[in-house]
Amino acid sequence: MSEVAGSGYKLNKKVKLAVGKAKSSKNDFKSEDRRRKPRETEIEGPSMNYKNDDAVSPKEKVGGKRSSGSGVKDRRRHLGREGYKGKVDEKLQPQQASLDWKRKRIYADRDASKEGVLHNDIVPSRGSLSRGGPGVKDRRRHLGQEGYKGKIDEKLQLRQASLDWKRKGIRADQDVNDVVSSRKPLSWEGQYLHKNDFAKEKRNTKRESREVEISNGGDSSTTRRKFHKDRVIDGRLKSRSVQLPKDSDSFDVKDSSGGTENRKRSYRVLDSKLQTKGKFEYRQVSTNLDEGVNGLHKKHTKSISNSTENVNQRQNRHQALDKTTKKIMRDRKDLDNESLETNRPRKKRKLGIRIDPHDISNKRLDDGFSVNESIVKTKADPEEETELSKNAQFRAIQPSPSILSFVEDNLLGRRRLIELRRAGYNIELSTPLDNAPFSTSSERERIEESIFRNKLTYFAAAKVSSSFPPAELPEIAFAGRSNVGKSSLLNSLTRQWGVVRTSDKPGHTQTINFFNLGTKLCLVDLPGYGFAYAKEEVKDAWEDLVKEYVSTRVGLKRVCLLIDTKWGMKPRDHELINLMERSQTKYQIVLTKTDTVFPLDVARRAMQIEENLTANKSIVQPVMMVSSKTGAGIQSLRTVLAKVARFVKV
Ligand SMILES: Nc1nc2c(ncn2[C@@H]2O[C@H](COP(=O)(O)OP(=O)(O)OP(=O)(O)O)[C@@H](O)[C@H]2O)c(=O)[nH]1
Ligand SMILES: [Mg+2]
Repeated sequence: MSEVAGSGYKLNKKVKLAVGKAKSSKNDFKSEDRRRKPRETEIEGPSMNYKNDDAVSPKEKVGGKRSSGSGVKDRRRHLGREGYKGKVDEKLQPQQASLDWKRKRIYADRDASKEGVLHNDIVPSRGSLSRGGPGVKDRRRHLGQEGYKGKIDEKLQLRQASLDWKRKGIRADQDVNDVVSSRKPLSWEGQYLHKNDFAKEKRNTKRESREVEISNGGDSSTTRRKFHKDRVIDGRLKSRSVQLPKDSDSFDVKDSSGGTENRKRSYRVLDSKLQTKGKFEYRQVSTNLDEGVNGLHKKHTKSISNSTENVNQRQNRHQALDKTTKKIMRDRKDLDNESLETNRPRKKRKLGIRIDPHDISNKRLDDGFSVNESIVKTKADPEEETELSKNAQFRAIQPSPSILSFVEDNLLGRRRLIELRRAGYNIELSTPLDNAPFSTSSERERIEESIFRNKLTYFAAAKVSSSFPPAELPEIAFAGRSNVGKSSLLNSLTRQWGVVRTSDKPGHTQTINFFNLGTKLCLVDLPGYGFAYAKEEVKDAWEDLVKEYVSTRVGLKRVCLLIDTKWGMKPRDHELINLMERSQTKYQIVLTKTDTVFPLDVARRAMQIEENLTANKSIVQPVMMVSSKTGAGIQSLRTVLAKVARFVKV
C-alpha cells in the first residue's frame, strides 16, 4: 500500500508542479481530501495510519510551507471518523509535531518532548500551547473519542505533572521530579480534579463504570480498578491509562512506559453497573512517575487491600507527606521572603556602640568612647536649628481674641462639611461659605456690596509699563507669589468664574491684566513672582513690571498682597512690601487658601504677619483671610474693598 501511496503522491506532486503548485506536501492531500474524494492511491484503509505512510519520505512529509503541515484539526477530525489505531513512527513523529509546534511559535530546534509534544496523537490546542502542553480539554476530547491505544511519552507525563504542580503553586524553578517524588503518595481527594477536570461531567452526567481486573504482564500481580465506561478516572495520570472498548470484556494494551518495553497488560471487565454522580469518587494515586505504570498499579493494589499493615503504611506515608509538604511550604516562604528582601533596600546598620547623645556622664567620655559625629553635626547645624525653631516659633504664637473670633465667625480654616452644614450653609454649592453656586447674574445680585454685582470685563493687558492703559478708574491690584490664588480671588469676589483664567501651574498669568468692574472700579491681576514654570529672565521681567506698576501707577488705590496661609511670607514678599513702603502705596495682606490649614494655624499666621508688620506705615490693617474654594472670608474682603471704591474721588 505504501508504495502505491508513494507513487500516487509523487504523481500528484508532478501534476501540481505542472499547474504551478510546486510546494505541496504530503499534508496537502489531507486538506485536499476535504474538497475532493480521496483516491485509492493516496489513502487506503479506514484509518490514516502514519506508519503505513512509509512511502512518503519524511522530508516530503514534514517539508513545505508551514501551512502545509498536518493540522491539528485535520488529524483530530480524522481520528474522530476512523479511529486511530496505528503505531506512530518514532522518528517521523517528533519532526511532524515540531512543525506543528513551530506553527504555534514553538521552535523546532527545541526538544519537542520538553515542549509537551506527544508521540501520539494528542495534539494540544492553541490555548494549551501557551502552557507548554496539552490542555485538559484536548485530553478530554481525545479520550472521548473511541479507539485510543497509543503510547504516551514519559517525558510528557513529567511535563504535564509539573504543569499541574505549577498550577497548584509549585515554583517553576523547582525540580518537578524532586517535588513529585517528595510528595508521594498524593491524595487528591477529588479536590483538584473534581474542580477542574470532572466538575462538568459530575454535574451533568450519570456515569457508567466498570470494575476491571488488570494483570500485569511481567509479574503475576493483578489489580482491580474502577473505570468509567468512557474514561479512566484515576486522576491526572489518566492519559497513561487506557480507554475501555465499549463492547468487549477484555483487551490488551501494550505499554512501554515505566521503563518496561512493550509490556502487555490484560484488562478484564468484571462488573458493569450504573454509578450516579453522587457516588463519584477519586482514588489515591501515586505521583512517583519514576515508578511508572507498574508503580502506579502496585500502589493502587495496596490502596484497595484492607489489611491493617497497609493502613499503617499509608498513615506513615501521609505523615511523611505532611512533613515534606510543610517543609516545601516553609522553604518556599523563606525563598519568597528572601526575594522580597533582596528587592527592598536594606536598612543600614549602624556599626559601633550607640551612645545616648544626651548622656554626657564622665564615665563614658572618660572611657574613650567618641560621641557619634553625625549627632554632633546636627546639633551644630545652625540652619536646621533655625528651621526647627521657626516651626516651633509658629506653634508658640498666641493669636489675639479678635483674630480668633474672626476665624470662627467666617468658618475659616479646614472644616468638615458637617460642621458647615450645622452652621446653616448649603454644602451643595461650589463655594458654600459665600453661598455662591454659579456665576449667574441672579447670584451676583445677592452680593451685599453693590459694586461687586457689576459685570467683570477684561479690557487691557500689559507686558511692559508703556502699554499700561490710562488710569480712569480707581484700581485695586492683586499681587503675590505665583500660584497663590490671585486670579481665583478675582473670580471669587465677583462670583464670575471663567472671566479671569486660573491654573494650578505656577506662572499662568504673565501680563498685567486689567478688568473693569462696571464703571466704578478696576481690578488688576498681576503676574506672580517666585517659583514659576518660566525662564529666569522672563520671571525677572515680570517682577520688574510688577514693581514698576505698584510703585508708579497713579490710579492704584490698594494692593492686595496675597500670602499663602500655609507657607507664610517669603523674602520676595518682603521685597515688594519694602518697595511699597518706599513708594507709599497702600497695601493690605490677604491670606489665601485658608481651607488648607487648621483654623488655629490661620489665626496664628494672621497674628504672625500682623506682629511682623506693625512698624510699617503703608499697610492697611487688618490682615484679611479668605478661601476662594469655600468662599470663607470673601464677603468680608468685599466689604473692605468696597470702601476703597466708595471713598475714592474719580
Ligand atoms: N484649596 C484652595 N485652592 C485654591 C484657592 N485659591 C486658588 N486655589 C488654587 O490654586 C491654584 C492657583 O490659582 P491661581 O488663581 O491661578 O493662582 P495665581 O496666583 O493667579 O497664579 P499665577 O497666575 O501663576 O501667578 C489653582 O489651582 C486654584 O484652584 C483656595 O482658596 N483654596
Ligand atoms: Mg493668575
